[in-house]
Amino acid sequence: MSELTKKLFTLAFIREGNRLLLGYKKRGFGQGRWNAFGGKVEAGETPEEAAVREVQEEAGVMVVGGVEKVGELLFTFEGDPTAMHVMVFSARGYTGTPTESEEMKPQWFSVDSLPYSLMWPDDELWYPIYLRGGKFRGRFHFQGHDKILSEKLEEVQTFD
Ligand SMILES: Nc1[nH]c(=O)nc2c1ncn2[C@H]1C[C@H](O)[C@@H](COP(=O)(O)OP(=O)(O)OP(=O)(O)O)O1
Repeated sequence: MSELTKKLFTLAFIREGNRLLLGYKKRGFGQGRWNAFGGKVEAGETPEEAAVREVQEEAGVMVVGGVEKVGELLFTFEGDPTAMHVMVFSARGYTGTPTESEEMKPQWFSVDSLPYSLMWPDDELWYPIYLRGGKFRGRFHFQGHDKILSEKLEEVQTFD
């Protein structure tokens, strides 16, 4: 077995009743796809702090009341020794108006009509768990960025 290096990332949701705020990724990893907000956890930051910072930087809104962890995902890519370890959070509240940033263009979507065909292919597998209030743990192995070669997904009660 070759060694995997794991890099820590966040992904955070802003949800208001039946609508979910997603952002169109204008550049970088996942460019051209709709996604929640997030990025690398910087040195000296907790994943929760990084999630709050990324929401502010990318969507222009402030998280109020902190974030709740809802999922943990591991993404690996054929031929790449670096795995993305993504902590998924949901904001308890927010203030401000979503505003386009250099990196993302935010837009509200009804949870019943999310643009899955324009999102990462794993999203339609685990979003439904989040949307009904569940927590999850999953791993997805990709060929390129479009094809899932193997997957494992489970609903969990806690993360410890
Ligand atoms: N398969 C996948 N499904 C998904 O829903 N989100 C994914 C994903 N693979 C990666 N992501 C998310 C995790 C993270 O929020 C984002 C990647 O982070 P970025 O590269 O945008 O990080 P940064 O914003 O720190 O980058 P820079 O600001 O360009 O340094 O994409």
